[in-house]
Parts: sequence; structure tokens; C-alpha cells
Amino acid sequence: MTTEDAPRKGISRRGLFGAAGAAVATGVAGYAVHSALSGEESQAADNTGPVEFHGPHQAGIVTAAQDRLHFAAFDVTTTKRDELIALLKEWTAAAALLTAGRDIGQYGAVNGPGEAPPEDTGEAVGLPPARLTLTIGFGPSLFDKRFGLASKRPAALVDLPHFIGDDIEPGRSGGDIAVQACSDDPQVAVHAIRNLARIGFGRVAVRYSQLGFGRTSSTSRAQTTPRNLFGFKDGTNNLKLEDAEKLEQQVWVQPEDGAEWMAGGSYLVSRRIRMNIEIWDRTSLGEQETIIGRGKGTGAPLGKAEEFDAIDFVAKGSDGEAKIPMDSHVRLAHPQFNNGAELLRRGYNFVDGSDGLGRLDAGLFFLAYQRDPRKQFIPIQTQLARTDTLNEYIHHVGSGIFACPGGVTPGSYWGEKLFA
Ligand SMILES: C=CC1=C(C)c2cc3[nH]c(cc4nc(cc5[nH]c(cc1n2)c(C)c5CCC(=O)O)C(CCC(=O)O)=C4C)c(C)c3C=C
Ligand SMILES: [Fe+2]
Repeated sequence: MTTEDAPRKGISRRGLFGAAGAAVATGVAGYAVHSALSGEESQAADNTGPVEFHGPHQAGIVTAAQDRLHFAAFDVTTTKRDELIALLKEWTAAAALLTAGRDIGQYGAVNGPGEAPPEDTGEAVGLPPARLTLTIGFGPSLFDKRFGLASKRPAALVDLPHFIGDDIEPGRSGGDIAVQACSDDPQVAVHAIRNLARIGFGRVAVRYSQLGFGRTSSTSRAQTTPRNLFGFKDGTNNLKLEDAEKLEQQVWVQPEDGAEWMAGGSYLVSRRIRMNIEIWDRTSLGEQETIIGRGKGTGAPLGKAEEFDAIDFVAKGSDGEAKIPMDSHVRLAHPQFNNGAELLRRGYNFVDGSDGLGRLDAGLFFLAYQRDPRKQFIPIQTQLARTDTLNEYIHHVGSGIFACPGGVTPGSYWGEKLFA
């Protein structure tokens, strides 16, 4: 692309330098060499392209989980419904460009007039789309009196209850609107949120945000299972994008579920879960495996050999005790003990420095999509909060719930059906 092409929406970021230059500038070439080292990384080497923004469902839910997260919750600061709608239209147009790997605005980062601030902040120039997805959700507080939306609040968008052991910080919780940016390049995800926040200036303000540096789930059978900060494979028994029938039952809101505008959408629960890394690290391997209910090396259920072997909750060891302990995490979270309820987990590891007492401020930014939190997250978490032995090593400090509408078709905008 040349500067002559500039007065057209969405400057190609790579085109500014040419494809070869972009590969070098982004380190993609180095990434590919590095990727020869292991199967897991070679999977990532292909992850530079775009994910389609438009479709029946929002991208970023069943999309094979990317490696990086920038999650932001916004408070709406305008009280004018028209201004909020205008913002959602602007955000949608920008999101379509960003996810295609393009600069936002007409002139992008570097082709505008020298006298004005650039339309795009520029830190993603030369970077590929890196499978960026942007997923929007609306929190319960958006449905107060301000925008005339009270009657549109879905019954399933409940305020989450207090769970035993919760230590929730209001400043890390709630939000009128959430945007989940996932990408295989951290700078691409950060660029996206930064530019959406910039577009929103005067209409929304970032309430809190969270970076995640490593996925803690796989959402496709083509992906290997990653590890969380306790060193365990996480996401083995997750819902996967290949399970189309189960996704209809457990993830996608159906037309008969009420709140018509939510059909094809899903409910997101976010929890910032602090992990007591230092205490965990002083716990024996056997105890760690007993707490989770799976082997640390293989990820196999206790008593089994392979990661994807079925869990046998009945099997007893020579001591007469259940091989999968009654208070182990996988037993208490399993659909068999939760009325068949499942979650599509999409969380990320985080480390936000240390807490001043020499402990890492680290943990899991838990993200889970579901058809109805009243039947899924809430009962599962109620059970975990009561008896999960993992609770000695974790505590929940942030919380959010968001109604994520169905997908965007070309010409429509995020939340159009909500405001219709
Ligand atoms: C309310 C839902 C859940 C919370 C909160 C949660 C926190 C949490 N989990 C781990 C580690 C693992 N979880 C695993 C399985 C698993 N976890 C949940 C739900 C919540 N976890 C479910 C529904 C499942 C699947 C259970 C099953 O059907 O077998 C596992 C095992 C591997 C896997 O299947 O993913 C690990 C490991 C941590 C560290 C954590 C909080 C910090
Ligand atoms: Fe879990």
C-alpha cells in the first residue's frame, strides 16, 4: 500500500512495509524459527492471520483460545442513549478493522495530517492480525434507568451472589460494558483496547482492565492443553468448538430462553482469582494431585494413564478411599455432580508484579461462557466455594457478569438488537 491509497478506511498495517518487512519487523520470522523447537509452538506459528469478525455468533467465544488477553470493563459516563449508540457504532466499525489487521480511521497511524493527533495510536503498525478477536458484553448496571434498557435486562443476567470465601474488590468488579480482546500477539490485544478506550473518551471510562499472558484452556481439539500457574494442565475437560450440539445446549442462548436480543449470544462470567503461589509451591506433589484429582505430569484423572481417559468417580484405592477424592476440584466441578451443567472456560494466567509482602500478585483470570449462569456458573461455584480443597490456595478478588449478544452482520453494530 502506498500513501496514495491512504484516504480509505482501514490502512493495512502490514502493507505499510510490505509483507517481508512486516515479518521481520514483527519478529514473525524469528517466531517461525523458534517454533521448530516444539509442536506446541509450531501451532502458534500459524496464528498470525485474521479471525472473521462477522458471523452468527461473536468471535472470541468458541474461537480456538488465543495465547494473550487484554480484558477491559468500562463505565458509561454519558447519560445520553444516542451517544451510547453512536459509540457502539464507532466501536463496531473499529473492531472490524482491528480484527482484520488494519489501522483504524481513514488515515490510520501515519498517513494523516501532521497537525492532528493520528487516528490510530500506531503500536500495531507492521504487526499481523494475530487472530485478534473482540467480544463485547453488557453488565447488569447498563440496564438501570439511564438508557431506558431496564425492560430489556435478561432474567439470566443476575447479579452474582456472594460465594463463601469471596474477597471481591469493587474496583476490579462489575462494569457497564466489557470488551475481551484475545490475540496471539500481546501488543495487538493491547492496541485494540487502547484504541477502543480512546474512541470512547468522554462517553466511557475504563473501570479496570486485566492482561493475561498465557491461555489456561483449550477450546478446540486441535489445541494442546496449556498449564495454569499451579503447573497443571487446564482445559482438558472443557467444552470444545467441535462439540456443536453441546454448544447449543450449554453455551449459546436459544430463542426460547427469553430476551430475544440475546439469541445466539452467551453469558460471560469473569473472576479474578488470586493464587497463593508460594504456599502451593511448598505443597507436596501427591497433595497437589489429590486436590485437583488429576496427575500433574500427564493430566490424567487419578487412577488413569492418559489425559483424555474418562474419569472414574467410583473407583477406590487399596485404602478404600475414592481414587478421585470427594473434595477434589474435578469431582466437584464435573457435570455429573452439577446437574449436567458445563462451562466453556477461556481463562488466562496473570502475574501483576508482587503485592509488597513478597508474594506474587498472580493467578487465573477466569472467563467462562454459558447459556444461563443461574444453572451453570452459580451452582458450580456454590459447590466449589463450600468444599473444594483448592480453596486453601486461591481466593476470588474480582467478579463480573456480562450478556454478550449474538454475532454482528455487516452493516449492523454491537448491541443493535438491544437498542431496537
Ligand atoms: C466455577 C467454575 C470454576 C472455577 C472458579 C475454577 C477455578 C480453577 N480451576 C483450576 C484448575 C483446574 N480446573 C480443572 C477443571 C475444571 N474446573 C472447572 C470449573 C472451575 N474452575 C470445571 C467445570 C472443570 C472441569 C471438570 C470436569 O468436567 O472434569 C482442572 C482439570 C483439567 C480440566 O479439565 O480442565 C484444573 C487443573 C484453578 C487453578 C482454578 C482457580 C484458580
Ligand atoms: Fe477449575
